[in-house]
Amino acid sequence: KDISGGYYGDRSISLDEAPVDVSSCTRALKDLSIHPEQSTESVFSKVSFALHRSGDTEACGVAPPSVTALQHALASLESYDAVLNKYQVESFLTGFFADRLGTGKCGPEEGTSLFDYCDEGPARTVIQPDHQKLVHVPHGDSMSLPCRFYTREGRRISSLEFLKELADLAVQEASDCPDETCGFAAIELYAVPAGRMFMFAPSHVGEVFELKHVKDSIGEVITVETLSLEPRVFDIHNFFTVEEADQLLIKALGETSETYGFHRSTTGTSGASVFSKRTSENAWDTHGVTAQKVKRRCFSLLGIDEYEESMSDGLQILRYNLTKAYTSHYDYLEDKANKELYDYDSSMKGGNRFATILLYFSDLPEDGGGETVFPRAWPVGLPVEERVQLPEAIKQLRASGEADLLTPGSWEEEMVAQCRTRLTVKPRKTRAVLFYSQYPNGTLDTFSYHGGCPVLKGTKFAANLWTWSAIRPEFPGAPTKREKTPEEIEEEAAATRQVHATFRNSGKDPRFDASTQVYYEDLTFFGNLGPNDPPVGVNTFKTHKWNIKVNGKTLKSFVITGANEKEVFVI
Ligand SMILES: O=C(O)CCC(=O)C(=O)O
Ligand SMILES: [Fe+2]
Repeated sequence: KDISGGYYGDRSISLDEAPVDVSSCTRALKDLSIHPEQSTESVFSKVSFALHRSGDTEACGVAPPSVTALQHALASLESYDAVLNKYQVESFLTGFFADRLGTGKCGPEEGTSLFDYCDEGPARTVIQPDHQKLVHVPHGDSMSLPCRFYTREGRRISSLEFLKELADLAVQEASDCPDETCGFAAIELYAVPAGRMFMFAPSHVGEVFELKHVKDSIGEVITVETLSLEPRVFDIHNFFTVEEADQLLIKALGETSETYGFHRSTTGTSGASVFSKRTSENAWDTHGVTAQKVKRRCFSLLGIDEYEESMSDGLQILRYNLTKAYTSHYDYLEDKANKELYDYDSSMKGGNRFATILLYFSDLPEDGGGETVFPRAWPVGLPVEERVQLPEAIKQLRASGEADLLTPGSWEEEMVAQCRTRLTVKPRKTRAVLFYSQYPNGTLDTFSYHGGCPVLKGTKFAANLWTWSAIRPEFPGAPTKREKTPEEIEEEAAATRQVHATFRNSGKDPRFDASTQVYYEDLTFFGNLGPNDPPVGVNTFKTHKWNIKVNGKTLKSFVITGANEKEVFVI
């Protein structure tokens, strides 16, 4: 009997009734709540799997319900009698779906299978930090790399128990359904090839994703609302608090180091340089308590279940004073002279920035500018005949007098005209926005072109987190175009080598009295450093910043240079 009612095509269910020896997989069956004697009672006898390729709104294949098929697949695993870890679960699911869907479903092209989709081959597979942990799947005479599987909201299927929960939920939803049409219980899963990143797959503007699973959220459920499909831009609701905004801002404003404090922004890859069309300033917050919390939340939101310091830039705090702006650009980097060691080709096995999360820290007046503009897209819902072209927009702007503080004919003036006619996101304190710079297959998305509009009233504060699709440059394990030379390996090791730092009070400077204390960054107390206290020793890393405080006020800061394995700082 075809209980799918033909909805999933003419594939009828043929339950393989051959007895299955399940003695090797009792634990897995337990996690799925399948009792071998009463398998027809299992929720998996009612629920099908609809599999999507990453980023696709339509399923590429449907596996109809079959407990026997599940049992067969589990029994063929090499006897695991413990709880499967997430890599084992993914290996199992890849084999299970490839087998259930067969050739012609969910492959990268016609006549291929899910195996060919999940394993793109050595030339196209990004080596991620956990690559060694992947559990290869038997595939004919050879082995394939597994996909990772996600819910529509980006929660990774990391245990069989979670799969069971999803099955229960799907059956519940189907039975709650008021009429016949919506009928069949299905688990929608999104398969992501080994080495690639999960991305939300919206089908229409306004579509909302509820992210109940995001770790360390602010109490309310985080929701992701689709603002535009091309480029893919999303509002993130309930992402951060006023308090977090203030903490980040106060820390950035109080930062005195040249590297981390506010300074004129630069652009480019190596030896970044000042750029006449990025007039704003920025500060960096890599290890602050709030910055770490927010960065981790960003990863969780993006579907990355294990935080990875090497896969994002620090949190970059942005300040745009009056008239300041950042001309439209891509957040991904181009190795224009093709002279770098790092492999920026994210469509193959290299890496690049793939997602940007922008946090807005200020409310700007209605005509105060400072929007984030996506000049290749028009406002959503605006009828084609109402689109205003640039020359007309400039005329209107000049007539309004609202950009009189900008030089006529300047790039800033032209940008304001663009900002008033193209797709924009308006700054608002606690607003957060996500957009992607890559497609799910790693190719670059040129629609992601965007900029920070000139500020016409007040000051705009914001922050961004650029997240990479692979380990970013200068971190160990980053994808490179060729083998590294021994000198390069040494340089890289030095950049991340642990440094033993000692702080000592010479007693010569009377300001450093008995209340002197050593802090890591601003908030982490390490030890007392009065004239009579013993030296404070710590293990730390290059670029880490240590503060010497007296009565809570920072009187001196030391940044670890990494030049030597041991560094001594005397006050
Ligand atoms: O300030 C903005 O709205 C955009 C900033 C931006 O594009 C960036 O920092 O990459
Ligand atoms: Fe940007």
